[in-house]
Amino acid sequence: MVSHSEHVREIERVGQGLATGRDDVVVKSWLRCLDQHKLDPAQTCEAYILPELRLREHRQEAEDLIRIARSGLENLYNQVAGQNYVLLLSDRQGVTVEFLGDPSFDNNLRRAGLYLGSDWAEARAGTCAVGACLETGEALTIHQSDHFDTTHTPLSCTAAPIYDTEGGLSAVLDISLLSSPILKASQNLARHLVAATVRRIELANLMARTRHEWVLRFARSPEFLDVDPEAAISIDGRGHIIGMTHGGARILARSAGLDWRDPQNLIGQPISRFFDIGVDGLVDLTRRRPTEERLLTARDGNALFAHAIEPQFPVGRSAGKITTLSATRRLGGAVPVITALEDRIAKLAPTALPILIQGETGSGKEHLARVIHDSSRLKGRFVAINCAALPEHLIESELFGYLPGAFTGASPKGRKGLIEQADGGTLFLDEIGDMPLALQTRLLRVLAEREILPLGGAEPKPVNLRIISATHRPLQQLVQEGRFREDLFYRLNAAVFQMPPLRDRPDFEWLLAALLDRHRTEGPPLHISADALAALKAHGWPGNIRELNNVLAVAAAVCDDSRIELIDLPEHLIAARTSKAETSTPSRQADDGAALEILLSSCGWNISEAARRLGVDRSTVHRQIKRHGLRASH
Ligand SMILES: Nc1ncnc2c1ncn2[C@@H]1O[C@H](COP(=O)(O)OP(=O)(O)OP(=O)(O)O)[C@@H](O)[C@H]1O
Repeated sequence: MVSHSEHVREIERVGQGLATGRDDVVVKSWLRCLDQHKLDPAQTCEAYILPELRLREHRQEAEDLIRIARSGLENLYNQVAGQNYVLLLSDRQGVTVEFLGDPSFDNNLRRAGLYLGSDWAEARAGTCAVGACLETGEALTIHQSDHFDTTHTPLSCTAAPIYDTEGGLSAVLDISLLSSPILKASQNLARHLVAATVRRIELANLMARTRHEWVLRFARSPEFLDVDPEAAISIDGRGHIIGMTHGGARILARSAGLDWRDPQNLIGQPISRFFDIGVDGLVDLTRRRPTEERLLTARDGNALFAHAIEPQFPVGRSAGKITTLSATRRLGGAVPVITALEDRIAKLAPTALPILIQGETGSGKEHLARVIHDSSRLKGRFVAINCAALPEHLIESELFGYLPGAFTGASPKGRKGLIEQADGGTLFLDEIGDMPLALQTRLLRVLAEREILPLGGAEPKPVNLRIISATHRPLQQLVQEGRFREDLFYRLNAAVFQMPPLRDRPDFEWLLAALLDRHRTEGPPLHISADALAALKAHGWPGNIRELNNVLAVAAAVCDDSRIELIDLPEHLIAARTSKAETSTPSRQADDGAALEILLSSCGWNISEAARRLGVDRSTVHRQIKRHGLRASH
């Protein structure tokens, strides 16, 4: 052990520019202590522990970090149990906000500054692991006489920086020994352990913060990809980088020849700038593919194994937690037609404007309406009513409710109507084009006066709700034909959304992936063979997403080993695929009329069967037969 005066002389020599055998990080830190922090090596200073009140402030600030880091810290502490290590988590200012150590050494640890509330900023404590790590942003060991202040020279400390998801240094994890084996190299293992813990903490943080986005994890070998990835980045629906672990930042920077110390050059950039994929390619890197096939090439030519995790969405609304953006993600893949739709939703959802959604049957109109509701932050319920499915004489009581004894057969307690149930929320009027004229008049009154009059009631009740209506019919034409009230039409269609039919959606595979996930049971994720995929893509989908959903539900139930093959698809899809394969390669441009015709002939023109397969009602099938001018060939 070097004496105090020898130690001071060595630092002074370094200050004069003379060489020493110490690591570069130590020399640079000593120079900072002398030149920038104006510390005097001859003067010793006890470790500084913050007063209780100030410590509390620091801990409050670091609350999220502590919560996320805790399990990592405990894990690490267990790994080094019985070896007298102390773990410190310090915040950006160098203050220890979390601490794990052997309580039987409490007094000694406190005196040495290895304690909750100790301040290890370099400007105060001189060269130390936490302080130097904060200054350099790199993992390092400050061993015994590497410390600037001789008060700390018994200690051996190893620290690694924890970066936030935007690449800013937010904390430091330190593992220290009160008295240590002489050789600095003895701390190499500690450095590995700390670095691995930090990697996991950053990963947990990224997952917690961006679980509504795509997360891409990396590993150099496929075996570690799922269990212990080295790095991760998160990507928004438009394919831009929005978060990263420190390892992720290094991979991105290396790939594009940039410096990871300038995270602003990485965040916000399109993923295609760094790898040979765009956002649409992410789905190919999910668990649906075997690990060894999930290979990416970085722009610098390096190959990496990657695992894409799809955005996670909570079921239903959870007390305003869902942000507008995450809710809108549920609409589809990052293709212009969908992102444009999402942009409009984000803008219109928080307003009270009535919205009209147009689109073919099963194209996702109700789904869109729910997304708008989820993004609106309305506290009330989402109440859906299908105006075409309700018998005319019931629509009125269903919508407006009734008072006790309002009509024969009415419940003696009366009943709250759907409009009132949607008070404070959204009323979704599906198939509005099928609403009888008389009811249109009453609905108009609700919209104009914002009040309802239950059947048998005399006093109107005020209601406050958002109306979203949907139709597959050309409402404007119904207005011209006098079958839909013009004034109601203008009240409903302040904003109009058009749902594209499935056959026109360029994000077909995104929807496929979303629906496959829905039908996955406990077993492994569902895979789909190339042949089956081609058959699905070639189909015209007259029943749109609902039809696709039905086909996948059956295929998922009948397929073997979670792999959907051509044979697991309905006959008419197989037949079309087989006949197409004989003549040409399949294309997604198949006309929906042709698809409907194949489906109809595969079920012997049994309309009920066709309707069941499409997931629509019989009248819809009849309407489509008429629209496409189809006729049974026998
Ligand atoms: N973006 C989507 N992602 C996943 N599933 C979807 C999406 N859009 C629609 N679906 C699913 O497709 C099916 C049909 O959707 P939905 O009921 O919203 O269609 P619709 O246009 O309202 O139908 P209809 O015209 O018959 O009322 C539902 O099972 C729905 O969950």
